[in-house]
Order: sequence, then structure tokens, then C-alpha cells
Amino acid sequence: MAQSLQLFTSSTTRSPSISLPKHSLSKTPSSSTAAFRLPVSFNKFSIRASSSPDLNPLSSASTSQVLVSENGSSSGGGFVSTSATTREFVPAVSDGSSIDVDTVTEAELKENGFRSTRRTKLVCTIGPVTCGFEQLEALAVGGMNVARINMCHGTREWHRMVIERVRRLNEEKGYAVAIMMDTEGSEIHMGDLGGASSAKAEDGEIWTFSVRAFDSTLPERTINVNYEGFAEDVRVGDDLLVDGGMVRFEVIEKIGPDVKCLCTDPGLLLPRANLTFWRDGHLVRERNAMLPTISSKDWLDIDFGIAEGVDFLAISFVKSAEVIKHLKSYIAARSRGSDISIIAKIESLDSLKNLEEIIVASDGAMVARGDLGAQIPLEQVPSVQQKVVQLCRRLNKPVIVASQLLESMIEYPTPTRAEVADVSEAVRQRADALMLSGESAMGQFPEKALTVLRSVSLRIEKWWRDEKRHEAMELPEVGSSYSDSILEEICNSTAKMANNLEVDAIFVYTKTGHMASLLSRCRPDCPIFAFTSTTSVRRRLNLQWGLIPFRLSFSDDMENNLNKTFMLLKARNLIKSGDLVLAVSDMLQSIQVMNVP
Ligand SMILES: Nc1ncnc2c1ncn2[C@@H]1O[C@H](COP(=O)(O)OP(=O)(O)OP(=O)(O)O)[C@@H](O)[C@H]1O
Ligand SMILES: CC(=O)C(=O)O
Repeated sequence: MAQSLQLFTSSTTRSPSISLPKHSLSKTPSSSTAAFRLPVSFNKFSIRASSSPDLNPLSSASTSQVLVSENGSSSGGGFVSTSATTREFVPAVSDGSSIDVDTVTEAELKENGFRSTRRTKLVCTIGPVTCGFEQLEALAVGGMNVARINMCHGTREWHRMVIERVRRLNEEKGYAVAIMMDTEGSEIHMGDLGGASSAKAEDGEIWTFSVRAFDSTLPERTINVNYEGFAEDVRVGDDLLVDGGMVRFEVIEKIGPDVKCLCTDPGLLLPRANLTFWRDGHLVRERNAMLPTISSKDWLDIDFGIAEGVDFLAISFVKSAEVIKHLKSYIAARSRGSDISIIAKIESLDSLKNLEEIIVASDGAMVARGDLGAQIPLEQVPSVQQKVVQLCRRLNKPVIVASQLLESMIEYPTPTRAEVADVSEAVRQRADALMLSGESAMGQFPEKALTVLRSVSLRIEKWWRDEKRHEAMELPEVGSSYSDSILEEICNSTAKMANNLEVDAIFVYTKTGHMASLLSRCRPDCPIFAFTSTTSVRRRLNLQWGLIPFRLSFSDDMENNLNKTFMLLKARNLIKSGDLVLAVSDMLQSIQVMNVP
């Protein structure tokens, strides 16, 4: 089907121009753009002074603080628009009340309290030290964009409680914290240490690994293993690595279901830690390769996640694209329209073998360096990380860099210099998100760890902007249709124009979030404010680099919508008088475009 597209510019002194293929463009006569043309003085409102660069305190946001007055300066802005697939306007979904589209309402201000312009997103694993409402709120205030719950640990009741608290936090305080549920996967791991929170294995100690269920008659220093074939598969002389090598044992004897091991690298044993065994310097993986990626327990957990409406499902030990496709069709059949994004965890040799097709099939990826480092030599982990980050960007999928970013902060209040350098490198690679694991789940300083991630991210992002290190990477097309190509062209050109003109912000009005995602992929210098009418789209966008997502009700009068978004952002001190803004949209029916006969 032929597509067409319109380009709008306001009649101001700094009208940006955009270069797009001639056959896809038609310049709109200004009379037909009335509904969408920016008011000449759209960017000239008086505002309050702004505060911190990352988090502005939640204002009480009374209407009087929000109202703006024009002051008559003369710079301008542009509005580039395209129509995507729908002509229907999307109504608000969150409150069902009547929609006042002329002005931003108190309810919308409250709903959109979230106001950080940090580009790198932060994921926190929630555990015993962070599951209380106040602790969750402290993490949200500290910049948590996504709360991760790990189904390896805790009961479903416990996870349900965390989900409810995060939801309440979003509703009461205006955050958009998304929930990511991480499956256990069916790799070999230890049991739960009989209720102890950890156990110390010392150098030279003998420990027994057994498939027998934990009970008090077992010898001291016995660890339960979840895999029935364990004693059969290991051989005397094998190395047994706990938690990717945090503790190491050598197998010295097999007695029926029990395997006696000598501790050769001492350390802390944590409940349900992953186990791998190595022989003659190679990972023994035949058995693991035969285990299903999604175990029967995982399927029950997935049902739980669907019922609870989680935003992301992170799937452990993905081996092929097929499992992701299978899961997606299962979710589509079960969730009746609700949209859950699938994040493939890259943490095994098999996932590396099939990397590109796995990422294409998924909605995002996680470089799960903990288990990955137990399956490939540690010195290969950094190059694999960079490869996955670049590939995800090329394929337009958000990517999370996870594990041991600030491991020492589980015990100490400051990170090591090496950890700061590691975080900086992930930010410099422009990964979408960084993830805290034990640091926020069971560490002594969860908020401090988050503060370190936040401040290092802000510092490195600013350093790279100041250095004008624009992304050099040529972005290949990811869409398969002509209309996808148009969207991509617009986003690529908008990002380029934003950098060239040094604009202050890009606004994207988006229905499904796809256009926002394409803009994020370009990693422009300025923040991207993404406006959507759907609460769940807003939360999902909160994982992606540079996107600051808001939910608002819209009319099909673009001028109203623009004014409304200016009001909101001014109220949140995110834009100010004289700022230059580029706006693009994939959701507004009236920005239509005709098929050339
Ligand atoms: N819900 C929870 N309840 C209790 N402890 C938890 C919980 N979630 C995490 N933890 C603790 O925090 C540690 C780090 O969390 P993390 O989610 O990284 O687990 P993990 O066991 O390393 O699994 P994975 O390999 O999937 O990351 C865990 O080993 C566990 O001790
Ligand atoms: C996060 C995770 O699962 C890992 O690093 O192994």
C-alpha cells in the first residue's frame, strides 16, 4: 500500500528542515496544518527555576504553579509528523473519567510525577532489604526505573506483595516503575540452605553436594542440589563452580547420591546459587543443553506473571529463538491483549551461538554476566557485553547490563574504583539499562548503590555530550514494511537534526511506543519526552535509553496537545522558556496523509 507523509514546520525564525526521500514527502500548506502547527510562541512560557539535573522534587503541583504565560520571545520550533497505522484516536485508559484535553489536569500532574532526564535506566532487584513500601519508595526517589523480582527466590505471595507495593507507589506518587519478573530457568543450582541466609565455605573444608532433600540427619556442610542426575554426571577431579566461580570446589569422592568436594576457593554460599562443573578446563554442558529452557515451575511462574500483569518477563538460559516465539504465542493466547515484553537473558554458550536470532525474536536482552562468566572464560565477558549491546541497538531492542556492577557494595558503603570504571564503560557503551542484583536485594547499602549508579551515569553521559561524541554507528533498517521505513527515516533524521541544531528536547507522541523506541535507538544528545495515552506503554518505555515517558489523554487537536505537554513539562521543570523542541508523532489521526492515487 502506498504511504504518504507530511512535514510541518512552524513559521518562526529558526524553522528546522528535514531531508527525506522526495517520493515520501509532501509539504503541507500552512492552512491545513492549523490543528498541529505549533503556536509561534509555543516555547515562550514563564517557568519556575529548575532544581537537580536528575531528579526534581515532587512538586505539590497546584494548578497555579503550572499555569504558564507567554512572554513574547521569538525563537521557534518544528513539528515533524507522520501517520502510522491507525486513524483512531486512543482514549485514556487509566482512569476512565471524562477527558479534559485542553489543559493538564491535577490528576494528570499527579500521575506524571516522574521527572528524571537521566538517559541510562536503572533496574533494581528487590529482595528482603528493599521489599517494604518505604524502601521501594526510597529506590524510586533514587532513580529506580524497573523493579526486578527473581523467581529463584521467595514465594509467589511475597512477589505479589512486592508487585502491589510498586503499583501503589506508581499510583500514589506518580512514578512509572515497571515490573520485570525473572524466571528461575532449569539450570543446576543449590537448594535453599535449610533456611539460612548464607554459609561460609573455607579453604580446605570438605562439603557434600547431594540430591537428597535437606534434613537435619545429613552430615554438617551438606548442600542440596536440584538436579537428579548430578552424582551420575560429575567425575572425581571435576571443578564445581558456585555462583559463576565465587566459590570453587574440587570433586574428590562419589558415594551414592552424595558427592564429596574440597573447597579450593573459599567464599560465601548463597541460597539457590547456580552450579556449573568444569572438566579439563571446559564447561561440562551436555546435560544442561538437554534441560528445557522453561521448566514446569517456570510455566507456573509465567502464569503468575501474566495474571499479575508484569511488564517484562526475563527468561533465563535462553538457548534458541524458538523458545521465545513459543512463549510469545502462549502469552498472546493467555493474556487477552495485554502486552508483556520478553527479555532474553544472554548467559549461556547456547545463547551466544544463536545470539542474533534470539534477540530478533525477543523484545530486549540482558547481559547476565553472573552466569555468563561461569560458562565462558571471564576475560571474554567484556567483549561479549559490548557485542550484545551493539547488536541490540542495531536491532532496536533495549539491553540491560547486569550483575556485579557494584558487588562490593553488598558489604561496603563505597564502591571500588574498578566497579566505577565498569559502570562507566556500560554507560559509555550506551546500554539502555544497568541492573543491581544482590546490592539492592540483600546488601547493606541498597540506596547508596543506586546513588552510585545514578551519579556515575549522569557524569559519564554529560562527559560524552560535552565531548560531542555522537554515535557514529550506521543504523541499519529494522522494519520490514514501507511504513516502518518511513518511521525509521523520520526518527533518524529527527535525532540528527536535534544534534545539529542542539535542540533542548524531542517530543514524541506515540501509541505503542515504537516511534519512541526508534528515537531512543539513535541516542540523540537531548532528552526524548515520550507521551502516550496508555499506562502500560509508559512503564515499558521506562526501560529504554533517553526516554522520559508520560501518560496523558489527548485530543485530535495537536495544538492543544502540544500546549498540554508544555504545561506538564514546565510544571516538572523539564523545559523552560526559549527551549527549542522537535516534535514527532505516530498517533494522531488528523496528521494524515493521503495515498497518492
Ligand atoms: N526474593 C528474594 N528473597 C530472598 N533473597 C533474595 C531475593 N531476591 C534476591 N535475593 C538474594 O539476592 C541475591 C542476588 O540476587 P539475584 O537476583 O542476582 O540472584 P541470583 O541467585 O544470583 O540469581 P540470577 O542468576 O537469576 O541472578 C540472591 O542470591 C539472594 O541471596
Ligand atoms: C542476572 C543473572 O541472572 C546473571 O547475571 O546470571
